Amino acid sequence: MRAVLGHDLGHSFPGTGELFTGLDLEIVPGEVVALVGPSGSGKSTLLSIIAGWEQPRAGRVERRGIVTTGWVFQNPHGVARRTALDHVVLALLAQGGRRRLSEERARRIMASFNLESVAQRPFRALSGGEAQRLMLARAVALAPDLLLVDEPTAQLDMHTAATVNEVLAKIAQDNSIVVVATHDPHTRDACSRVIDLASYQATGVEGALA
Ligand SMILES: Nc1ncnc2c1ncn2[C@@H]1O[C@H](COP(=O)(O)OP(=O)(O)OP(=O)(O)O)[C@@H](O)[C@H]1O
Repeated sequence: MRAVLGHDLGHSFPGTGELFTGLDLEIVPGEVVALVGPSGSGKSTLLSIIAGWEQPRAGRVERRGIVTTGWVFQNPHGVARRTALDHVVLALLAQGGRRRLSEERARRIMASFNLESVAQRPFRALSGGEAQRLMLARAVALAPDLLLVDEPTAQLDMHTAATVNEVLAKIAQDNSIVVVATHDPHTRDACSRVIDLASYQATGVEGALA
């Protein structure tokens, strides 16, 4: 069974003190897990630890059955002149799909992210919300074993962010493990489970005396 397991994780950088400590995780495919906590609490750091890019200072991570990892960052990156559709089709072609079937599948995926009407538009002409939904649609097309999404609405106004949050549940896939770092309460609500880093902050002297 594919899973990410974290055992007694803790991390700090020089000068930060303990970001989190004693964190046990068990994340399996099929859910969209929100990683929340105040700014600077270590959400992006924990994504990197889950990905294996960063070694935790304490504890260990087990990545069972994970070969491919996909990322969606807060700033959507695409090829300016390529159409939105191409971005998804190319992801499917890269996995060995045939042109016509890949295009059909890409259109289906894009429809579920409310991107039908912009399929033929070049990436540079997409709005911020459309571009971010396209990044999510492409990530779904790539179907990585582990999909990490970092602050998908951070650069968007509230209305545009809402169009991204509306489709977030669609990134849950049968075989992918999905983790979304966010401080947007609406993004958090759109996820199926929440891990709050505030619950894993080390108890300082003030905390112990409170
Ligand atoms: N490579 C690094 N070296 C030193 N300090 C770092 C490094 N990476 C992150 N930090 C610090 O660790 C803390 C946690 O950073 P991180 O980006 O994980 O927090 P976050 O919860 O994702 O924050 P935000 O919500 O503001 O994006 C911050 O104080 C940050 O400055």
